[in-house]
Amino acid sequence: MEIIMALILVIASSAIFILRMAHDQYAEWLSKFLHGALMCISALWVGCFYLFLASGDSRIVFPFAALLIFTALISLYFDGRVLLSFTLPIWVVILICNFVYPSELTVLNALLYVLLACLFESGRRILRGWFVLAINREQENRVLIKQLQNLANHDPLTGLANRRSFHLLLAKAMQRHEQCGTSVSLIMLDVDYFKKYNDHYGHQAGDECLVKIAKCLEAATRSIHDVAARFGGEEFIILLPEANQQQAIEVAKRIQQNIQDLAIQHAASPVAPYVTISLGITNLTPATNATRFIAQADAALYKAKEAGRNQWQIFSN
Ligand SMILES: Nc1nc2c(ncn2[C@@H]2O[C@H](COP(=O)(O)OP(=O)(O)OP(=O)(O)O)[C@@H](O)[C@H]2O)c(=O)[nH]1
Repeated sequence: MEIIMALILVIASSAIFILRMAHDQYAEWLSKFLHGALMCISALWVGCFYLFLASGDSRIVFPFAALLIFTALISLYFDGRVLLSFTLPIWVVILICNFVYPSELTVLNALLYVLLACLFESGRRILRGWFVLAINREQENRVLIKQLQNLANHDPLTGLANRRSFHLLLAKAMQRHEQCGTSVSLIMLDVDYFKKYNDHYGHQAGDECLVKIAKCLEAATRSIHDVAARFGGEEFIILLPEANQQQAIEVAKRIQQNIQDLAIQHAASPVAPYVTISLGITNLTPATNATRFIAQADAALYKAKEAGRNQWQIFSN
């Protein structure tokens, strides 16, 4: 009996050790090894029961087997075949025990055997169902959280960052500026005579135009820290957290060039026969808060509009 128990311990601990150390948890050899190990352990338990029976105390076999089987149900429920490879030899021993060593309890034991088998399988299915449900819910929740985060931070039409997300990123950039003294620039831009564009080509065409402009803005920003956001209707803002004034001017020029290359027809514009934009550029100076910083970019944009649109201007006091 001691030798059998020692063997059970050795096989069980080596199985756990190999499972933990294996590189590929889903390798086919691992599954075969697990089946083999479980069969061996199960056969050793059968040997134990034989020794109990041989010692003349057959009453201990049934409750002991039931205990083992329910333990297996809890730990091996995830795979029907694995569970069966461990429990089948034990079931067979109980059956033999009931019919080879008949007692006055034989019929009752046989009934209990059937009941136990039914409970066993339904328990396994319930556990597995809960497990699958929990995993599915977890995956659904992850997808939902991603969608919610996306909705909370992005503009649904253009896919750019929305105003809320822009403010959060601006606060972070300003904090970094305070701590490390890095340059921060803003470019605010507005589509020239966009109302006339909508009136002339329709709202749907207006939407398409905004989407194209948004793509141009994304293409014009190069650093991964730069953020192009939709600030309002046809107003966009670009946060350049590591750009000085000269670098911001270069980005503004690239944006203008990209939009010019698009050559979106704008027959109703008094400025040009295609869609143009006006841009305001500003650089963060010490003791400027976020509201004032944005207002400076807006003032520069206003200056560009006043100067005849289709151009960029730098904020000056
Ligand atoms: N198609 C479309 N139009 C929008 C959207 N959001 C705002 N607009 C339109 O953008 C236009 C903005 O008009 P204004 O503020 O007068 O600006 P503007 O006509 O561009 O004039 P300036 O900025 O002075 O050159 C309005 O007609 C809005 O209806 C949108 O999501 N889609």
